[in-house]
Amino acid sequence: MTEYTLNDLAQLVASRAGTSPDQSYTAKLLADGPAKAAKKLGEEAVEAAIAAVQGDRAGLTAEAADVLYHLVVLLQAGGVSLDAVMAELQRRTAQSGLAEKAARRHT
Ligand SMILES: N=c1c2ncn([C@@H]3O[C@H](COP(=O)(O)OP(=O)(O)OP(=O)(O)O)[C@@H](O)[C@H]3O)c2ncn1[C@@H]1O[C@H](COP(=O)(O)O)[C@@H](O)[C@H]1O
Repeated sequence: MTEYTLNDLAQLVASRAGTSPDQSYTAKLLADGPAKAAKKLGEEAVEAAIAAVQGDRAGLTAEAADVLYHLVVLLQAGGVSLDAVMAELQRRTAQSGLAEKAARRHT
């Protein structure tokens, strides 16, 4: 199992903020503002979905990596920490997804 984590990626992305867009794709995305990163995330998500439906495992692996990278960039652009997202996911472990969905339907 790889030792590389999303936290490592988030730190790398954060380290690129404010650096030269000529030297770094991440810096360029961040300099372009959240709308560009959001557009890229949407595109990569669609490509990942298509690869999954086609049974293209190599494609899904590559597109999923693009999705995670662009999501981490969007979090950086939006001022939300990966830790906050993980805390939200941890909070959700207290309830099953089906139970949460059912509770929402009755409110
Ligand atoms: N993980 C990634 C990563 N995944 C995908 N990408 C880039 O995301 C882009 C994917 O978009 P497309 O396939 O649509 O390519 P494109 O047509 O060139 O994109 P656009 O011109 O539309 O922006 C490509 O340019 C990829 O290189 C990434 N760029 C950077 N990283 C990580 O960030 C680190 C720092 O990179 P720099 O910021 O460039 O120094 C790298 O060492 C990697 O670890």
